[in-house]
Amino acid sequence: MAIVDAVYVRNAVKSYGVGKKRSHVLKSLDMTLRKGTIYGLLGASGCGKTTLLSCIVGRRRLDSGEILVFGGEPGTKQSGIPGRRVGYMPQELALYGEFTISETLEYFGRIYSLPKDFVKVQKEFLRKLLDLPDGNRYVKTLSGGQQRRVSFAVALFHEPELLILDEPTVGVDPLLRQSIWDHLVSLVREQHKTVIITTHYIEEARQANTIGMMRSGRLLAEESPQTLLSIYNLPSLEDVFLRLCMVDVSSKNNAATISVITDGVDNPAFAGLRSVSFRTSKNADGQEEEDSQKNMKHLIKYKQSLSGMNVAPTDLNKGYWKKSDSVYTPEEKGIVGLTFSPSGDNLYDPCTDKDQNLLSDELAHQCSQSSRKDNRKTETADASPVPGHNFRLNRSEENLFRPSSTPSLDQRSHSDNSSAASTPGQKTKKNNRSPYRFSLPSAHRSSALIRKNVMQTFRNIGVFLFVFLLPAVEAILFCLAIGNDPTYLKVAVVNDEFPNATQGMDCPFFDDCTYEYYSCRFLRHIDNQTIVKIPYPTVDLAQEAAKKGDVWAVIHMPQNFTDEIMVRNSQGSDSDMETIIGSQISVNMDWTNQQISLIIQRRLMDAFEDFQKDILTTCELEEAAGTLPLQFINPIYGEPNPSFMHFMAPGVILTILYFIAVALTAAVFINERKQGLLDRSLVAGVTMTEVLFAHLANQLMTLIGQTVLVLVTIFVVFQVPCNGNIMTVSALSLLQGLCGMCFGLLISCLCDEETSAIHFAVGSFYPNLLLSGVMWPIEGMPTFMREFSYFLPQTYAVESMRNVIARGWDVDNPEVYLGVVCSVSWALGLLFLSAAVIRIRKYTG
Ligand SMILES: Nc1ncnc2c1ncn2[C@@H]1O[C@H](COP(=O)(O)OP(=O)(O)OP(=O)(O)O)[C@@H](O)[C@H]1O
Repeated sequence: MAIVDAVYVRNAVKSYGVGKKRSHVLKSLDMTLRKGTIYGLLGASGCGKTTLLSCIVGRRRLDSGEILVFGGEPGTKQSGIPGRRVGYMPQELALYGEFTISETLEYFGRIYSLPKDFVKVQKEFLRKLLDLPDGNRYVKTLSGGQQRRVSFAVALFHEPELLILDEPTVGVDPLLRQSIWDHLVSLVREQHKTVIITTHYIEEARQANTIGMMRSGRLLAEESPQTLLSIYNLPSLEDVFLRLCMVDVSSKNNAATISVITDGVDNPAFAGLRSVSFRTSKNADGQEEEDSQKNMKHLIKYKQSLSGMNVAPTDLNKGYWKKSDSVYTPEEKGIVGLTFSPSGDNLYDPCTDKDQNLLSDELAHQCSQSSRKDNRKTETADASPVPGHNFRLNRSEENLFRPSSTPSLDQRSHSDNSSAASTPGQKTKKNNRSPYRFSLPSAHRSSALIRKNVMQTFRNIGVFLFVFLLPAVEAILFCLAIGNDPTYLKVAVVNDEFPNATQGMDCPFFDDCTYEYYSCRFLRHIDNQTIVKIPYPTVDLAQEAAKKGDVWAVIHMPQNFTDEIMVRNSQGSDSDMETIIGSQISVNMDWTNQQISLIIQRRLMDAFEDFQKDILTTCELEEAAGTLPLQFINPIYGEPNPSFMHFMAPGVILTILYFIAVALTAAVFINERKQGLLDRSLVAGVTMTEVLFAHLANQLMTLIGQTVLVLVTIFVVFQVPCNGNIMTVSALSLLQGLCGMCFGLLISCLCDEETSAIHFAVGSFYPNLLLSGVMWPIEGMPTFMREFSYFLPQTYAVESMRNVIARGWDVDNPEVYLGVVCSVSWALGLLFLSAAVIRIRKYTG
C-alpha cells in the first residue's frame, strides 16, 4: 500500500517581474516531503526558500512545474490548502499589534471554528510550551522574539497535519529553540504530523528527517542528515553545505563542463545517475567551444568504458533528466543532456537492471525513492486514508495541560478535507482554483473578520475619531473658506467734486431732490462691508498706491460731476463728448485677482443703480427708468445671486467622501498584506470575498457616519440650500464612498508600499478634482477634454448631485440616475480590475 507524499514538487520554475526586470528564483526545483517527517529547508538568504513555501501554500503560482500537497494542487479541496489542514507561519510576524496574545489566538480559533474549550486548553498549553508572556499583553508591546513565538503558536494552534514554518527560530534563545525542535520531533513521532521548516541555523536541522540544501533556486541535495554526513565524510552539515556550494560554483565557473562530469562519474554522491546535464560554453559566434565538445566526448567515452553502455543525447522534453537551468531553453544556453542506455530508444534504467549487484548503496536508495514517487502517481482510491493517527498533543504535556475530557481536534471530523483524506494518492485534475476565487462568505469567518476589524478600530480610538471626523472638519473648512464674498477691500477714491474729503471732512449728505454733490450721494450707496473707501487728493497718488498694492482700485469722480450728469440726463443721446466725459465715474482696477475685481465691479454697478433709483424716487420720477432695459426676472432654478460655494458644494461632498475611502481602504489592505496578515488569513481558509465583505461592513458603518456628519455640516450648519430629496443625496454620497473603497482596493493591489500608494492616490486626486466639474463647469473645458472627463468616476455623480441639490430633481430623472448608474459601474469595474491585478500579480510577483 503506497503512501502519498505530503508535499511533492517537480520542475518548479518561478520568476518575479517581467521583461528586463524578470529574475529567476526557482529553477527546475524538485522536492519530496514524506508524510510524518520533518523537512529542513536550508539555504542562504535570498536563495528562494520563502518563495518556494509561498508557492506550496498557494499564495504564489509557479511559472511551470508541479506542486502537490497531499496529492492535490494547492487551492484544491484535496490539498487542504487553504484550510485547517495546514498551519503556516510566514516570515513576517503576521500578527495584529493591537490584539493581546489571547485575542490573537482566539481570532484564529474563530477563523478555524474551533470549540471554546479546545481554544482555552490550547492557549494554556502553548503558553507553557513556548514560554509566552501573559495572555493579556498586547502583541505590539512584546519583544521581537516573543512576537515570533506568538506567531509560531498561531501556526500550531489548530493542530494542523502539515506545518509550514518560515524561520520560526530566528531571534529565539538556544534553550527555547531546542524545546521548539523537541516539540516538532514529538509532533512527528507521536502524532504523525509533517513539518517543513526553513532555518539559517544549519546545525539545528540535524533533527530533521530530510534536509534540502538550496542554492540559487535549486536543491543541491535532498537527503537525511546522516546520509549527507556519511556520503561526504564530513563532520557537520555546515561543511557539507559548503562543499556542495563549492561544487556548484566551480561547475558554473567552468561552464558546467568537466568538473560536473567527472564529479558525476567519480564522486560516489553522483554515481549511478541515469543522466547528467551540463552546460557547454559558446563562443561569440554561438558555436560550442572546442573544449566543451571535447569534454562531452570525453565523458561519452569514459562512461562507455565504465559500463559498456550506449550514450545518447537525452530527449530534453521527456523530463528524464534534471534540467539544471530549465528557465532557459537548452538551445539558448547550450545545455546538453546525456542518457546512458543500452540502446538509443530504450532508456537505460539501472533500477530495473537485472544485475542489482551493480547498484551502489546510494543508487539503490535512489531507486527505492524513485519507485515510491512513481507509485504516488499511479496510486488509486484503494490507498489508505490519511493514517488515523492521534492528533493529540505531546503525551507528557497533554496530561498536564488538557483535561482528559477535552476532545482533541482529530476526534472531530475534518469536514473540509474528509474527501481528500479518502483518496490521498490521486492527483486531482489540473485546477486553477485559488484562494481568491469567489464563494459565498462563511458566517463564522466573516463574523471573526468583522469582529477583528471593529476591535482594531476601537483599539485605535484616537485614529478612528480623527478619520471619522475628518470629512466633517473638511466640510467645515470648505464652507468657511470657499465661495464667500471677499470683504473690506480697500479702494482709493479721488473726488474732485469734493476735494475736502482728503482733509477728513465728510461728504455732504442729501436725501431729497437736491442737485448737489451727486458724487457724495453715489459713494454713500457703495456697500461698506465689501469696499473700504480711502480718499486720495490726486489720481496720480491713488494710482501710486494701487501700484504698491495698497488698494485694489481707484475711483475718480470729475469736478463738475453733478452738473454734467444732470445735463446728460436731460439731453440723453444729444449730449456732447465733454458732457459724457464729465459725467463719467472712472474706475481703474487691479485685475490680478479675478474674484476680487469682479466683486468690486459688481458692487460699484449695484451702487450706481441704487444711486440712480434714489435720485429718481426723491424727485418723484419713475424709479424703474434708472435700471438697464435688460431685466432678469425670477430664476427658474436657484437664486439670483448664487454663491460659488453653492456651485462647489455637491462636488466637494462627493470628493471628500470618495478620497477618504480611497485612503482608508488602501492603507488597511497594504498594511495587512505587508505584515503578512492577509496571507496568513488566506492560507487559514479565509477567502478574499470574506476579507472584502468584512472590510465593506466595517467601512460602511464609518462611511454612513461620515456622510451624515458632512451633510449636516453643509446643509444644516452652513445652510447651503438643498432643494432635492436628502435620501437621494445620501445615496449618491454613499455610492461614491463605495467607489472610493474599490479604487483604494485597486491601489492596494498595485502598490506594495504605502509610499507608492500615496503617490498613486495623490496623483489621481488632482486630475479627478480638476476634471470632474467639481471646481469649474465642464462646459469651460475644450471639447475633447469634456468627453474624457465623463469617463472619470465622479463627473456624472457630481452633475447628478448638483441636479438634486440645486434643481430638486429626483432619481427618476435621467440626469440623476446616470450618476447612480455610473457610480455603481465604476465600483464594480474597479472591483473586477482589482481581482484581475491580484491574479496577474500571483503569477508575476
Ligand atoms: N515580490 C517579489 N518581487 C521581486 N523579487 C522578489 C519578491 N520576493 C522575493 N524576491 C526575490 O527573490 C529572491 C528569493 O527571495 P526569498 O524571499 O524566496 O528568499 P529566501 O531564501 O526566503 O531568503 P531569506 O532567507 O532571507 O528569507 C530574492 O532575491 C528576493 O529579492
